[in-house]
Amino acid sequence: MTHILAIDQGTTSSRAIIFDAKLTPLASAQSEFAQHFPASGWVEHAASDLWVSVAGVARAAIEKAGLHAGDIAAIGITNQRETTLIWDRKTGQPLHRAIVWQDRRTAGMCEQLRAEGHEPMIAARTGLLLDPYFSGSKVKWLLDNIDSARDRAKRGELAFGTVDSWLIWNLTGGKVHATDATNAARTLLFNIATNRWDEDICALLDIPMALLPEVRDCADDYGKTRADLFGREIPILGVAGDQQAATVGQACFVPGMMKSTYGTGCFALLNTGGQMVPSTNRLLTTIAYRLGGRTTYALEGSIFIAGAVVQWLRDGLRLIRNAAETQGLAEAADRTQELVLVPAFTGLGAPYWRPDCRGAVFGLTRSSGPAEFARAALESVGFQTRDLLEAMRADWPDAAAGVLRVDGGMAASDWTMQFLADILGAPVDRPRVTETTALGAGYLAGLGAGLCPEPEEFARDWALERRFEPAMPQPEREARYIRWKKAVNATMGAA
Ligand SMILES: Nc1ncnc2c1ncn2[C@@H]1O[C@H](COP(=O)(O)OP(=O)(O)O)[C@@H](O)[C@H]1O
Ligand SMILES: O=P(O)(O)OC[C@H](O)CO
Repeated sequence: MTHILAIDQGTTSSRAIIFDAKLTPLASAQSEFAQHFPASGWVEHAASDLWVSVAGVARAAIEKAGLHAGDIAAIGITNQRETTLIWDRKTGQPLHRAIVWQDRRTAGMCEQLRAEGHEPMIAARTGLLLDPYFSGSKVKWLLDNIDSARDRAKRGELAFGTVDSWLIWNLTGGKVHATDATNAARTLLFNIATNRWDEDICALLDIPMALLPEVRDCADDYGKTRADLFGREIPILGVAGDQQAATVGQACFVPGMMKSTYGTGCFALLNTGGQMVPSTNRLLTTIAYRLGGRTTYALEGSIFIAGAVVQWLRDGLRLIRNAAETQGLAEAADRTQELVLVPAFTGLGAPYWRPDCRGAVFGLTRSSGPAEFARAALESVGFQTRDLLEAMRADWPDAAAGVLRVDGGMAASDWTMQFLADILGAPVDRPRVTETTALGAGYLAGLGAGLCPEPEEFARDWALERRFEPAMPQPEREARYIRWKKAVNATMGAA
């Protein structure tokens, strides 16, 4: 039993990776599932799709690695965060499709709670803001909109969970209803200072506490899988939300270390150690990981559109056939043009939190073409990261000197990573293993199984593939950033 199965349940696909005890990836499988958009701004996943795709890729990865369940010492789970499910404890049937983190249906509810003055109390306890992004308002919406759901919840007949809990429930055949501290920290219902569900917030949202899962450490006992699923029971020993798992996979264990993951969106987490740093710049205070009952906190900046802007060039504008083509286009762009693209397609996330904004392009000329659009799209990811870094530096001066560790699909873009280093004025480090989310989940499970070393030793094995050093002259860096800020202000003004 020397292998680990990492399950990464993401927004657009489910992945499973088999690692050996040294955390070398051996085999993987991936499966996409349907996105449901029942109304403007609404995003749902069928709960059964999430579970069935995970069970499928897990089996496929074990088989591809030429292994049997008996070879797997532990399972680690990492997942899209905040996405909300409620199911019947007796039948295991979901009451509704999962409401996805991107879903904006509860914007009005959040606005009303803010108008009633509840945000300071909620922010102080949860580290979050009153935004539809988080699970709390989604749970309330489900209880408000499904017949007799609240009464049934009060009677203890129903269970709420983020995706990790839903998968644990199904993997264990309904024996375990649990979540980990990082996922709990994204619900808006969890007090991150006391590490307990918050009775006052639950009462405010009229959410019966009987719905809530038990909160455990990131490396902990989450029960065993049903024997019939993989041919034998396998213990589940690691769980973390995907951005927190990436923080672990990037070995950001020391306060001041920071990672940024560039997938569909971009999520930057700065380790602040045992210190729960409140943000005065509209970042989130969250749990980076909880090990051995000890909580390590982080400041987080969440950007909703990063790699998705490249998808827009491909699918919306049809300027490219694949993401990698942006590199050649950006290199060929006319440097005298000053196109600025603000990709607020679904509003702006941190540090602006303006769900009402929509995208804008500034500086168009007659000769602006695909190359200039591609360059502006890639640059927008750098500028947005700079916004986050500025906010982090203001909230926590220890962040100033940092190197940024990057991962996610878009980190493959050399041009984007060089621009990122240029506009941040800080080095950007790309590791050899860029599947850091699954690596983090695999490590947590391996830690739980006693297969993997303590964090300090794991951190020593983190290997650099390439460092991008800032090369842009300081006056140009500042002039370009000022132009970006003006573009964002104009975009917000137009909303
Ligand atoms: N070479 C590249 N240049 C620019 N963007 C890229 C490149 N390769 C992938 N991407 C972008 O990265 C994203 C995919 O990253 P991934 O980590 O798989 O995302 P997710 O987990 O959110 O689905 C896509 O949005 C894609 O446009
Ligand atoms: O599934 P991803 O990689 O898009 O990540 C989603 C985040 O966890 C949302 O907070």
